[in-house]
Amino acid sequence: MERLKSAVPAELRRAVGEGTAADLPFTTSRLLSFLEGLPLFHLVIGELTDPELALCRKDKGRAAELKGKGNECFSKREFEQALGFYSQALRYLPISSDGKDAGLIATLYVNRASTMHKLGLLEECIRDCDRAISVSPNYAKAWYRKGMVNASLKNYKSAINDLEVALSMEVTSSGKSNITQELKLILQKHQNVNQVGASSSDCTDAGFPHTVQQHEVILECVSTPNKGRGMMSPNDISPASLIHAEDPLAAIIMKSCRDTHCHYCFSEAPTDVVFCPSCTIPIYCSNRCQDKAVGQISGNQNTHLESNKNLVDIAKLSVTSTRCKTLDSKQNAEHKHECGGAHWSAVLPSDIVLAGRIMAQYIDKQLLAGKRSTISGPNLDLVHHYDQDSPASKFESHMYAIVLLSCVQSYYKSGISWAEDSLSQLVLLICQIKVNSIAIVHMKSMDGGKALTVDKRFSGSSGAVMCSVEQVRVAQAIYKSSSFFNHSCQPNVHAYFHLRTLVLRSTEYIKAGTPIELSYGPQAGEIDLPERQKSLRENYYFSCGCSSCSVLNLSDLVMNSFRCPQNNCLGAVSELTFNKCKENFVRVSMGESHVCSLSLPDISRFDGDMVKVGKLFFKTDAILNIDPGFCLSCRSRLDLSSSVAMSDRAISKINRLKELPSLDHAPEFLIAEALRSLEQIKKFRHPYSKALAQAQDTIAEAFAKVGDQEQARKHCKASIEILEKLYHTKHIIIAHELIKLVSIELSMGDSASAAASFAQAEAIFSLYYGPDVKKIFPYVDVLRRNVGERYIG
Ligand SMILES: C[S@@+](CC[C@H](N)C(=O)[O-])C[C@H]1O[C@@H](n2cnc3c(N)ncnc32)[C@H](O)[C@@H]1O
Repeated sequence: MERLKSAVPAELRRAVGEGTAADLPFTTSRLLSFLEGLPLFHLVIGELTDPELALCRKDKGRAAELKGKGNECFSKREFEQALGFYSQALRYLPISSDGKDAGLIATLYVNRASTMHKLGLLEECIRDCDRAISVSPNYAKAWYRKGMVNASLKNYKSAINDLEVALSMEVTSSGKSNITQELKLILQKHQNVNQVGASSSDCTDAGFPHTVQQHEVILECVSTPNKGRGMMSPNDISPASLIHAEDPLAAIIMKSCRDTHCHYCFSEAPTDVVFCPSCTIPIYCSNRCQDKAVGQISGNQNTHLESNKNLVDIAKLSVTSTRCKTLDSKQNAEHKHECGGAHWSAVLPSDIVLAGRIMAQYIDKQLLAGKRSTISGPNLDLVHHYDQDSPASKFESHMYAIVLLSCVQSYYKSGISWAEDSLSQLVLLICQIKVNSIAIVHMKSMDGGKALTVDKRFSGSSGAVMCSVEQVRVAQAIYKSSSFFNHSCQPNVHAYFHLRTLVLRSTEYIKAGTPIELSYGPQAGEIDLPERQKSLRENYYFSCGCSSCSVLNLSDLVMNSFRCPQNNCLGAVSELTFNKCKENFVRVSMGESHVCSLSLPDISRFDGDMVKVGKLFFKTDAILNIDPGFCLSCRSRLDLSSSVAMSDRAISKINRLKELPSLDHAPEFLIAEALRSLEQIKKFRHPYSKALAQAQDTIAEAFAKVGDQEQARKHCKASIEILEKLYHTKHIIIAHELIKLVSIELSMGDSASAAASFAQAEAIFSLYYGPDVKKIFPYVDVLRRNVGERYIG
């Protein structure tokens, strides 16, 4: 791509970079005619679309080689390694639609199933047996393995069915006698237990998709004064209401998660992953996700099943690939058009592949509607900021649009004629993706509670739970309707994800007609005003006009501020400059650059702290300038640079605790030094500053780990008190901190306090996640049981 870009003459690059959205038909066609005359361009497109050149192509020889390595490891009882090789073999094995290699596929699934049986992965093993049976229903070994695993799971009735089918299919006499023996043993066990057999099913599939409760909030897209269109409701909305739930128009996995997460639902991939039948890139957690992403896999599967209908009936077969077929699978097949071993989707940036997916979806719809001629690009009617883009970025969007259209055209081959504006539309689509796409974030503990750790010593006698919540950015997606929600740094709606579904829930009472706004990332309390403005300008091309960025608030005054040198003054000393040019209006700047203008808050709704922190704003009507380093309450002067240096030094000493490989054995001298540094921070930083909250939190964690729970509680509470000032008492960040406090109180044996802290945390979780909290934070349930047992006990 870089070679191609540098082949474009400077004059043409400049013309493209200086053009506006209105010039797109001209700039795109000029660049296209130049590239079409360039051999290098055809070479690049050839490399990107020729399956023979693609690194991600299937390779039967490699699959056979990997299978051999798997067998070798299996025979040496190196099961973990064998599992890896079998999975890799399945990744490389081509799956032809005529069922030519069905035998090899089935063998690989059964080999992987046997390995997983050895490793105790029983559910996964059954799923692989089902997969083998779905491609080769007469395969005795698959039925046998499934029967044996069902027996291990004590599903004796199913096990007997499976082994009877295996027996009827087995051709060798030694095989038959082996199955007969096993069958006898299982029949005996069945008689003893008299258990009703329950056939195991593809549990990953069964739980899909998450159903979100119906919501009845009426939403309207309206025009707003400074933010374009926005959302509101004509009705009042109570807190914790489900506002909106939506599946993406298109989504793409992050490169960092390609080998660890399902490329369709984005959950953590299980051991028995399945692969794309046509290329080696995507992995899926289940046949259902594979089917959704790729479309129908193998035309022969149903035929196999039909011809063996009796046997299938005998065993009450639950085969995922047939069960999961859905009517809309063709339309939703967002990976399908990239397949066939083509290379482009593996190498182009995610945003561009996302544009390709939306484009392909649009073309499929047009073709389905019988429209073959003059296909243009999709016009999503979403906002874009093309004219504000830098010249380099405009040129890049042009280049990618041309390359992408050529790749998509190569998939659809002939028979479609493209409208003249298709390239311009594609450039705009790329820009719309920049402004409107959302990162799908999963909580690590959402994936089966893997982040849940029980620390014996920390947890006290009956095991309280220490939980660490890690957010993982798993994918990037476009949600069409959700794109009309504007941003606020103090949102009244919380956004989270169920697999690929975006869910929005109100976190406060929203009066009819009030803008309903979510956060695109930056939030008041988390980062300060200049940083929020910068981040939103750079990432979304707008100057934020939300309530937190247009009205002076406590959080922004104190977050990064210093302590007034006067002992009894709570005034904040800031690094910003404030100019109060007229009553109720303050200009904020940082150095030479203007940050924004703020109005003063309604005096009747004052938080008492606000006056103490910035008395000057409210005291006088006069024009007033407050320079950096002067107290906002009493105008005392602070030597800002030495305060910055001293507090930074103290912060870095405390952070040494975090750099230890484990806090479990934090040396005493380091903790003593951290406590001295904490006193320094208190001396220089404002009592409500973020730096102080973080220092308290780090020290609390260190004390908790070395077993001094009394001190841990003291510092944890101090941190929460500050965070309540910076955010608000019902912010989700407070709930996460309270969970830490609950763990500490449980280890101290103070069940009553733990129960009270837990109730406070749970109320916040319910506000933000409603009934979904159980799915997203499984540890909350565990902790509730723990707290309940101890409190009652
Ligand atoms: C995802 S769109 C939201 C819907 C958009 N207002 C529309 O008319 O389609 C994001 C764009 O909306 C505008 N916007 C959203 N939140 C804003 C805010 N707090 N202040 C100013 N503009 C905002 C910006 O133009 C931003 O690039």
